[in-house]
Amino acid sequence: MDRLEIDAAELREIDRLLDEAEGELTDLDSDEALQCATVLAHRLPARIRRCLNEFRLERMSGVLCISGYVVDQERLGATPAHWREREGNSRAHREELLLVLYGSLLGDPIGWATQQDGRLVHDVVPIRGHEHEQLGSSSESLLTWHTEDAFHPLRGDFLGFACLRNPYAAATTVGYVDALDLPASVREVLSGERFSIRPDESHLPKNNSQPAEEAFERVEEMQRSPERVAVLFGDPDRPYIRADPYFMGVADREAQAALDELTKSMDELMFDLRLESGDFCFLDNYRVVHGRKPFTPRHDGTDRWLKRINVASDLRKSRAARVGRAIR
Ligand SMILES: O=C(O)CCC(=O)C(=O)O
Ligand SMILES: [Fe+2]
Repeated sequence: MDRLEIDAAELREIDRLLDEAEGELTDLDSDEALQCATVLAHRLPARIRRCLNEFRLERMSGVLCISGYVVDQERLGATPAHWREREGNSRAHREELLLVLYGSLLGDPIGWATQQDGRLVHDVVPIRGHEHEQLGSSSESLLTWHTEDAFHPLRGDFLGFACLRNPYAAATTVGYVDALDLPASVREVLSGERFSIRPDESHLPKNNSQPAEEAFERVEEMQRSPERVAVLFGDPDRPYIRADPYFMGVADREAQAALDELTKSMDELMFDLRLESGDFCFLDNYRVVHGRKPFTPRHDGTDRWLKRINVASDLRKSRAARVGRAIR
């Protein structure tokens, strides 16, 4: 993985930019805010811009952690018990902004009409009752490795996390597709359209407050009859990955054996990433998979708290499926 440690002068530059941006970008869910963010991002410190650009161009490992930002814990107050628990702007609006600014250098941040009520920036916090789900809000069970929103053809190219706090050092897990050493015959099977990936539960009406009906119907359709897709795709010598074994089906026994082999190999490769307060971590959603190890939530306002965004490299692909920046 790659790490960029911001220095004191860069931190001052970022703080000044955020002071200004806070006034301009009051509602991050508006289209205007995103137009503005793209331009403001050009004023981030040069070293950070160069680094994110290299990351975007796949000249880095596929995991980039920008650390050194200082989170004002007092301003934040208690970790919310649920992502829904929020009136107006988040108390971490400044960190949301910075996440969007960084993300804007990789592409265009997008949201889902069917996830967290269509918000652009998500909260990842442990939610009571979700302990054993396969959701970002789970805690006590392993969140198995996956490509983010693997079921969707318009899933983000990059995924970004801003860690506000992680007092018990819960571990995100990450694995590189480049590090897989699978026999050619297995790779070939994985490259065929012999797999299906069902939507994860974060896109279901029960995990949203105001179901945007048409959008949920589309997700339901993907649930009922998922299309057949390949797990490995792109350059056969250095393929991209699209997988979420927990939610996958297969066309035949050979495909099952290949998927089992991939799962086993990736399980062995996964490594821990214990995000710390002030870490802004970007994952290449085509080249790495991620998950999270179990942890014990406290539910007392001091729990781990991440902000999350999805970033698309090419908005044109989602034109027919978008209203503003939300894919429906
Ligand atoms: O909590 C984490 O470290 C990762 C959870 C996750 O997979 C996600 O939010 O997409
Ligand atoms: Fe995820």
